[in-house]
Amino acid sequence: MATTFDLISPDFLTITRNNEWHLDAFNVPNELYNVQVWDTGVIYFSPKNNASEQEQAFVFSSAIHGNETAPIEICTDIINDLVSNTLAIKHPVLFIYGNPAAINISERFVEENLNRLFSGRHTKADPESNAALPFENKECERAAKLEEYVTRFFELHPQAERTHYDLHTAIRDSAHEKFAVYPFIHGKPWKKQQFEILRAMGVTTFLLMEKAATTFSYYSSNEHKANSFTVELGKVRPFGENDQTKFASAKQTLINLLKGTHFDGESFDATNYQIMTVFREINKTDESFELSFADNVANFTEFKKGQELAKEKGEAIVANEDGEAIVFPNAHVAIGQRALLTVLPTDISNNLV
Ligand SMILES: O=C(O)CCC(=O)N[C@@H](CCC(=O)O)C(=O)O
Ligand SMILES: [Zn+2]
Repeated sequence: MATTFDLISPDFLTITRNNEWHLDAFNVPNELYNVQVWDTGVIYFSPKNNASEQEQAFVFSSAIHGNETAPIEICTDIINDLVSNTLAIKHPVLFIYGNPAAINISERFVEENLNRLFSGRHTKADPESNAALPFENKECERAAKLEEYVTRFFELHPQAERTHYDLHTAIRDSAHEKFAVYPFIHGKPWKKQQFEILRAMGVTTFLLMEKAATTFSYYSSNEHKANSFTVELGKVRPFGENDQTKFASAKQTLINLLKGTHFDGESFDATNYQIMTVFREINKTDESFELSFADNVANFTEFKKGQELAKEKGEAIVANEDGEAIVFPNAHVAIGQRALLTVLPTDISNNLV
Protein backbone atom coordinates (compact mmCIF):
# COMPACT_ATOMS: atom_id res chain seq x y z
CA MET A 1 0.00 0.00 0.00
CA ALA A 2 1.21 3.49 -0.78
CA THR A 3 2.32 5.50 2.23
CA THR A 4 1.22 9.01 2.97
CA PHE A 5 4.55 10.31 1.76
CA ASP A 6 4.29 8.50 -1.57
CA LEU A 7 1.00 10.21 -2.22
CA ILE A 8 1.82 13.65 -0.87
CA SER A 9 5.36 14.10 -2.02
CA PRO A 10 7.33 16.22 -1.37
CA ASP A 11 4.48 18.13 0.27
CA PHE A 12 0.93 19.26 -0.42
CA LEU A 13 1.96 22.81 -1.33
CA THR A 14 4.26 21.52 -4.07
CA ILE A 15 1.55 19.23 -5.44
CA THR A 16 -0.83 22.17 -5.37
CA ARG A 17 1.60 24.45 -7.23
CA ASN A 18 2.19 21.74 -9.83
CA ASN A 19 -1.57 21.50 -10.49
CA GLU A 20 -2.66 25.09 -10.77
CA TRP A 21 -6.41 24.76 -11.36
CA HIS A 22 -7.38 21.12 -10.87
CA LEU A 23 -6.33 17.89 -9.20
CA ASP A 24 -8.43 14.71 -9.15
CA ALA A 25 -9.57 13.83 -5.64
CA PHE A 26 -7.82 11.01 -3.76
CA ASN A 27 -7.65 9.50 -0.29
CA VAL A 28 -4.38 9.45 1.60
CA PRO A 29 -3.76 6.48 3.92
CA ASN A 30 -2.90 7.73 7.40
CA GLU A 31 -2.77 6.16 10.86
CA LEU A 32 -4.46 8.94 12.81
CA TYR A 33 -6.67 10.76 10.33
CA ASN A 34 -9.00 10.33 7.44
CA VAL A 35 -7.06 12.40 4.93
CA GLN A 36 -8.66 13.36 1.64
CA VAL A 37 -7.44 15.62 -1.10
CA TRP A 38 -10.55 17.11 -2.67
CA ASP A 39 -8.87 19.20 -5.36
CA THR A 40 -5.71 21.16 -5.87
CA GLY A 41 -5.06 23.15 -2.70
CA VAL A 42 -7.90 21.53 -0.80
CA ILE A 43 -7.09 18.92 1.86
CA TYR A 44 -9.32 17.51 4.59
CA PHE A 45 -8.23 15.92 7.89
CA SER A 46 -10.62 14.27 10.30
CA PRO A 47 -9.41 12.37 13.38
CA LYS A 48 -10.32 8.67 13.34
CA ASN A 49 -12.39 7.34 16.24
CA ASN A 50 -12.79 10.68 17.95
CA ALA A 51 -16.09 11.84 19.38
CA SER A 52 -14.81 15.45 19.59
CA GLU A 53 -14.87 15.70 15.84
CA GLN A 54 -18.51 16.73 16.05
CA GLU A 55 -17.83 19.64 18.44
CA GLN A 56 -15.84 22.00 16.27
CA ALA A 57 -15.01 22.16 12.57
CA PHE A 58 -12.36 24.51 11.20
CA VAL A 59 -11.56 25.93 7.78
CA PHE A 60 -8.15 27.57 7.48
CA SER A 61 -7.66 29.23 4.10
CA SER A 62 -4.62 30.97 2.69
CA ALA A 63 -3.49 32.16 -0.76
CA ILE A 64 -6.87 33.57 -1.66
CA HIS A 65 -4.32 36.16 -2.79
CA GLY A 66 -1.34 34.38 -4.31
CA ASN A 67 1.41 36.72 -3.13
CA GLU A 68 0.43 36.62 0.57
CA THR A 69 2.98 34.00 1.54
CA ALA A 70 3.17 34.02 5.34
CA PRO A 71 -0.27 32.38 5.77
CA ILE A 72 0.71 29.78 3.14
CA GLU A 73 3.83 28.96 5.16
CA ILE A 74 1.82 28.66 8.39
CA CYS A 75 -0.71 26.30 6.84
CA THR A 76 1.99 24.28 5.09
CA ASP A 77 3.78 23.69 8.40
CA ILE A 78 0.57 22.48 10.06
CA ILE A 79 -0.38 20.27 7.09
CA ASN A 80 3.10 18.72 7.06
CA ASP A 81 2.90 17.95 10.78
CA LEU A 82 -0.49 16.32 10.30
CA VAL A 83 0.61 14.28 7.30
CA SER A 84 3.67 13.01 9.19
CA ASN A 85 1.61 12.34 12.34
CA THR A 86 3.80 14.60 14.44
CA LEU A 87 0.74 16.61 15.48
CA ALA A 88 -2.28 15.10 17.21
CA ILE A 89 -5.53 17.02 16.79
CA LYS A 90 -9.11 16.49 17.99
CA HIS A 91 -11.18 18.43 15.48
CA PRO A 92 -11.63 18.15 11.72
CA VAL A 93 -10.04 20.78 9.54
CA LEU A 94 -10.20 21.77 5.89
CA PHE A 95 -7.14 23.60 4.55
CA ILE A 96 -7.51 25.63 1.39
CA TYR A 97 -4.78 27.23 -0.72
CA GLY A 98 -7.10 29.46 -2.69
CA ASN A 99 -5.29 30.49 -5.84
CA PRO A 100 -2.35 28.19 -6.73
CA ALA A 101 -1.78 29.80 -10.15
CA ALA A 102 -1.44 33.20 -8.49
CA ILE A 103 1.06 31.72 -5.99
CA ASN A 104 3.17 30.60 -8.94
CA ILE A 105 3.34 34.08 -10.45
CA SER A 106 3.68 35.77 -7.01
CA GLU A 107 0.69 37.97 -7.75
CA ARG A 108 -2.51 38.83 -5.91
CA PHE A 109 -4.53 37.15 -8.67
CA VAL A 110 -4.29 36.00 -12.28
CA GLU A 111 -7.29 37.59 -14.00
CA GLU A 112 -9.70 38.64 -11.28
CA ASN A 113 -9.50 39.13 -7.51
CA LEU A 114 -10.80 35.83 -6.07
CA ASN A 115 -11.87 37.59 -2.89
CA ARG A 116 -14.51 39.56 -4.80
CA LEU A 117 -16.16 36.50 -6.34
CA PHE A 118 -17.94 34.71 -3.50
CA SER A 119 -21.63 34.54 -2.58
CA GLY A 120 -22.53 33.82 -6.17
CA ARG A 121 -20.56 36.68 -7.77
CA HIS A 122 -18.59 34.03 -9.70
CA THR A 123 -21.56 33.25 -11.94
CA LYS A 124 -23.44 35.58 -14.25
CA ALA A 125 -26.88 34.82 -15.59
CA ASP A 126 -28.06 35.25 -19.18
CA PRO A 127 -30.36 38.29 -18.97
CA GLU A 128 -32.94 36.69 -21.26
CA SER A 129 -33.15 33.08 -20.10
CA ASN A 130 -31.69 33.63 -16.61
CA ALA A 131 -29.56 30.51 -17.23
CA ALA A 132 -26.04 30.51 -15.79
CA LEU A 133 -23.45 31.65 -18.33
CA PRO A 134 -20.06 29.90 -18.60
CA PHE A 135 -17.50 31.13 -16.05
CA GLU A 136 -15.77 34.28 -17.26
CA ASN A 137 -12.36 33.13 -16.06
CA LYS A 138 -10.66 30.47 -13.97
CA GLU A 139 -10.91 32.47 -10.75
CA CYS A 140 -14.70 32.54 -11.13
CA GLU A 141 -14.70 28.75 -11.48
CA ARG A 142 -12.37 28.36 -8.51
CA ALA A 143 -14.58 30.55 -6.28
CA ALA A 144 -17.60 28.38 -7.14
CA LYS A 145 -15.63 25.23 -6.34
CA LEU A 146 -14.34 26.62 -3.04
CA GLU A 147 -17.92 27.38 -2.03
CA GLU A 148 -18.81 23.74 -2.79
CA TYR A 149 -15.90 22.42 -0.70
CA VAL A 150 -16.74 24.58 2.29
CA THR A 151 -20.37 23.44 2.04
CA ARG A 152 -19.32 19.79 1.80
CA PHE A 153 -17.02 20.15 4.81
CA PHE A 154 -19.63 21.69 7.07
CA GLU A 155 -22.22 19.15 5.92
CA LEU A 156 -19.84 16.34 6.95
CA HIS A 157 -19.88 17.78 10.49
CA PRO A 158 -23.45 18.96 10.94
CA GLN A 159 -23.36 19.21 14.76
CA ALA A 160 -20.07 21.09 14.99
CA GLU A 161 -19.59 24.77 15.70
CA ARG A 162 -18.15 26.21 12.48
CA THR A 163 -15.13 28.46 12.25
CA HIS A 164 -13.31 29.86 9.23
CA TYR A 165 -10.14 31.94 9.39
CA ASP A 166 -9.21 33.31 5.98
CA LEU A 167 -5.56 34.22 6.44
CA HIS A 168 -4.04 37.14 4.55
CA THR A 169 -1.25 39.70 4.69
CA ALA A 170 -1.72 43.35 3.75
CA ILE A 171 -0.10 45.31 0.94
CA ARG A 172 0.98 48.19 3.22
CA ASP A 173 2.55 48.59 6.59
CA SER A 174 -0.01 48.93 9.31
CA ALA A 175 -0.10 50.98 12.49
CA HIS A 176 -1.63 47.81 13.98
CA GLU A 177 0.51 45.04 12.50
CA LYS A 178 -2.20 42.38 12.77
CA PHE A 179 -5.89 43.03 12.37
CA ALA A 180 -9.05 41.21 11.42
CA VAL A 181 -12.13 41.98 9.40
CA TYR A 182 -15.30 40.83 11.17
CA PRO A 183 -17.71 40.39 8.24
CA PHE A 184 -21.20 41.87 8.49
CA ILE A 185 -23.31 39.67 10.78
CA HIS A 186 -26.61 41.43 10.19
CA GLY A 187 -27.05 42.85 13.68
CA LYS A 188 -26.27 39.63 15.53
CA PRO A 189 -23.98 40.02 18.56
CA TRP A 190 -20.22 39.92 18.17
CA LYS A 191 -18.58 37.02 19.99
CA LYS A 192 -16.24 37.66 22.93
CA GLN A 193 -14.75 34.20 22.54
CA GLN A 194 -13.72 34.95 18.97
CA PHE A 195 -12.10 38.22 20.05
CA GLU A 196 -10.15 36.24 22.64
CA ILE A 197 -9.07 33.56 20.16
CA LEU A 198 -7.84 36.20 17.76
CA ARG A 199 -6.07 38.05 20.58
CA ALA A 200 -4.16 34.83 21.24
CA MET A 201 -3.07 35.02 17.59
CA GLY A 202 -1.79 38.53 18.20
CA VAL A 203 -4.80 40.29 16.67
CA THR A 204 -6.34 43.03 18.80
CA THR A 205 -7.56 45.40 16.07
CA PHE A 206 -10.90 44.64 14.44
CA LEU A 207 -12.79 46.17 11.59
CA LEU A 208 -16.51 45.58 11.85
CA MET A 209 -18.10 45.52 8.41
CA GLU A 210 -21.45 47.20 7.95
CA LYS A 211 -22.71 45.46 4.85
CA ALA A 212 -22.70 42.27 2.81
CA ALA A 213 -19.59 41.58 0.73
CA THR A 214 -18.30 39.17 -1.90
CA THR A 215 -15.36 38.05 0.26
CA PHE A 216 -14.68 34.47 1.34
CA SER A 217 -15.14 35.27 5.04
CA TYR A 218 -18.52 36.94 4.47
CA TYR A 219 -19.58 33.92 2.41
CA SER A 220 -18.85 31.37 5.16
CA SER A 221 -20.27 33.67 7.84
CA ASN A 222 -23.48 34.41 6.02
CA GLU A 223 -24.07 31.14 4.19
CA HIS A 224 -22.84 28.70 6.84
CA LYS A 225 -23.22 30.72 10.04
CA ALA A 226 -19.53 30.16 10.74
CA ASN A 227 -17.40 32.30 13.01
CA SER A 228 -15.53 33.85 10.11
CA PHE A 229 -12.81 36.44 9.80
CA THR A 230 -10.40 37.80 7.25
CA VAL A 231 -7.23 37.83 9.33
CA GLU A 232 -4.39 40.15 8.27
CA LEU A 233 -1.24 38.76 9.87
CA GLY A 234 1.37 41.24 8.65
CA LYS A 235 2.72 42.60 5.41
CA VAL A 236 2.99 40.90 2.01
CA ARG A 237 6.48 39.50 1.45
CA PRO A 238 7.95 36.85 -0.90
CA PHE A 239 8.49 33.27 0.29
CA GLY A 240 11.48 32.99 2.59
CA GLU A 241 11.33 36.65 3.65
CA ASN A 242 8.73 36.28 6.39
CA ASP A 243 10.05 36.65 9.93
CA GLN A 244 8.61 33.46 11.41
CA THR A 245 8.80 34.85 14.96
CA LYS A 246 6.06 37.32 14.00
CA PHE A 247 3.70 34.50 13.04
CA ALA A 248 4.48 32.04 15.84
CA SER A 249 1.54 32.95 18.08
CA ALA A 250 -0.91 32.85 15.17
CA LYS A 251 0.32 29.42 14.11
CA GLN A 252 0.32 28.07 17.67
CA THR A 253 -3.21 29.33 18.28
CA LEU A 254 -4.49 27.61 15.13
CA ILE A 255 -2.82 24.40 16.33
CA ASN A 256 -4.24 24.81 19.82
CA LEU A 257 -7.74 25.18 18.41
CA LEU A 258 -7.34 21.95 16.45
CA LYS A 259 -6.03 20.22 19.57
CA GLY A 260 -9.16 21.24 21.46
CA THR A 261 -7.95 24.14 23.62
CA HIS A 262 -10.92 26.07 24.98
CA PHE A 263 -10.78 29.87 24.85
CA ASP A 264 -12.81 31.63 27.47
CA GLY A 265 -14.87 34.55 26.21
CA GLU A 266 -15.48 35.69 29.79
CA SER A 267 -11.94 37.05 29.98
CA PHE A 268 -12.86 39.59 27.28
CA ASP A 269 -11.88 43.12 28.29
CA ALA A 270 -12.61 45.88 25.77
CA THR A 271 -9.52 47.81 26.82
CA ASN A 272 -7.38 45.09 25.19
CA TYR A 273 -8.78 45.93 21.76
CA GLN A 274 -8.99 48.61 19.12
CA ILE A 275 -12.41 48.11 17.57
CA MET A 276 -13.31 50.13 14.50
CA THR A 277 -16.33 50.37 12.32
CA VAL A 278 -16.31 51.18 8.64
CA PHE A 279 -17.16 54.84 8.21
CA ARG A 280 -16.86 55.02 4.41
CA GLU A 281 -16.22 52.65 1.57
CA ILE A 282 -14.77 54.57 -1.34
CA ASN A 283 -15.08 52.74 -4.64
CA LYS A 284 -13.11 53.45 -7.78
CA THR A 285 -15.55 54.62 -10.44
CA ASP A 286 -13.10 55.93 -13.04
CA GLU A 287 -9.59 55.13 -14.31
CA SER A 288 -8.45 58.58 -13.10
CA PHE A 289 -8.80 57.47 -9.45
CA GLU A 290 -5.61 58.16 -7.51
CA LEU A 291 -4.68 58.19 -3.85
CA SER A 292 -3.46 61.49 -2.43
CA PHE A 293 -0.96 59.95 -0.02
CA ALA A 294 2.24 57.97 -0.50
CA ASP A 295 2.64 54.20 -0.67
CA ASN A 296 4.41 54.20 2.68
CA VAL A 297 1.45 55.71 4.56
CA ALA A 298 0.38 52.86 6.81
CA ASN A 299 -3.05 51.33 7.30
CA PHE A 300 -4.88 53.01 10.22
CA THR A 301 -3.18 56.37 9.65
CA GLU A 302 -5.63 59.04 10.78
CA PHE A 303 -6.63 62.00 8.65
CA LYS A 304 -8.08 65.35 9.67
CA LYS A 305 -11.44 66.61 8.47
CA GLY A 306 -10.97 68.20 5.04
CA GLN A 307 -7.63 66.48 4.33
CA GLU A 308 -7.48 64.99 0.83
CA LEU A 309 -7.62 61.19 0.64
CA ALA A 310 -7.95 60.62 -3.10
CA LYS A 311 -8.78 62.27 -6.39
CA GLU A 312 -11.05 61.11 -9.16
CA LYS A 313 -12.06 62.93 -12.37
CA GLY A 314 -10.18 65.94 -11.00
CA GLU A 315 -12.36 66.08 -7.86
CA ALA A 316 -10.86 65.74 -4.39
CA ILE A 317 -12.26 63.12 -2.01
CA VAL A 318 -11.61 64.40 1.50
CA ALA A 319 -11.95 63.13 5.06
CA ASN A 320 -15.33 64.03 6.49
CA GLU A 321 -14.33 63.63 10.15
CA ASP A 322 -11.27 64.21 12.31
CA GLY A 323 -9.62 60.86 13.01
CA GLU A 324 -10.94 59.05 9.93
CA ALA A 325 -8.33 56.34 9.42
CA ILE A 326 -7.49 54.69 6.12
CA VAL A 327 -7.47 50.92 5.53
CA PHE A 328 -6.74 48.86 2.39
CA PRO A 329 -6.04 51.81 0.05
CA ASN A 330 -5.45 50.50 -3.47
CA ALA A 331 -5.84 52.60 -6.60
CA HIS A 332 -5.16 49.59 -8.84
CA VAL A 333 -8.49 47.85 -8.34
CA ALA A 334 -11.06 47.24 -11.08
CA ILE A 335 -13.65 49.93 -11.74
CA GLY A 336 -16.54 49.54 -9.31
CA GLN A 337 -14.42 47.92 -6.62
CA ARG A 338 -13.41 49.15 -3.19
CA ALA A 339 -10.33 51.37 -3.42
CA LEU A 340 -10.25 52.57 0.18
CA LEU A 341 -12.01 52.15 3.49
CA THR A 342 -12.07 54.71 6.23
CA VAL A 343 -12.75 53.61 9.78
CA LEU A 344 -13.55 55.16 13.16
CA PRO A 345 -13.39 53.69 16.67
CA THR A 346 -16.65 52.21 17.93
CA ASP A 347 -18.10 50.87 21.17
CA ILE A 348 -19.70 47.44 20.89
CA SER A 349 -20.35 46.77 24.56
CA ASN A 350 -24.13 46.68 24.07
CA ASN A 351 -24.04 43.90 21.46
CA LEU A 352 -21.63 41.24 22.70
CA VAL A 353 -22.23 37.65 23.58
O1 LIG B 1 -3.71 45.32 1.95
C1 LIG B 1 -4.64 45.36 1.17
O2 LIG B 1 -4.97 46.41 0.57
C2 LIG B 1 -5.48 44.13 0.90
C3 LIG B 1 -5.29 43.00 1.88
C4 LIG B 1 -6.43 42.03 1.62
O3 LIG B 1 -6.31 41.19 0.79
N1 LIG B 1 -7.55 42.25 2.31
C5 LIG B 1 -8.77 41.55 2.02
C6 LIG B 1 -9.83 41.97 3.00
C7 LIG B 1 -11.13 41.21 2.79
C8 LIG B 1 -12.28 41.69 3.66
O4 LIG B 1 -12.69 42.85 3.53
O5 LIG B 1 -12.78 40.87 4.47
C9 LIG B 1 -9.22 41.89 0.61
O6 LIG B 1 -9.08 43.05 0.19
O7 LIG B 1 -9.71 41.00 -0.06
ZN1 LIG C 1 -5.34 39.29 0.84
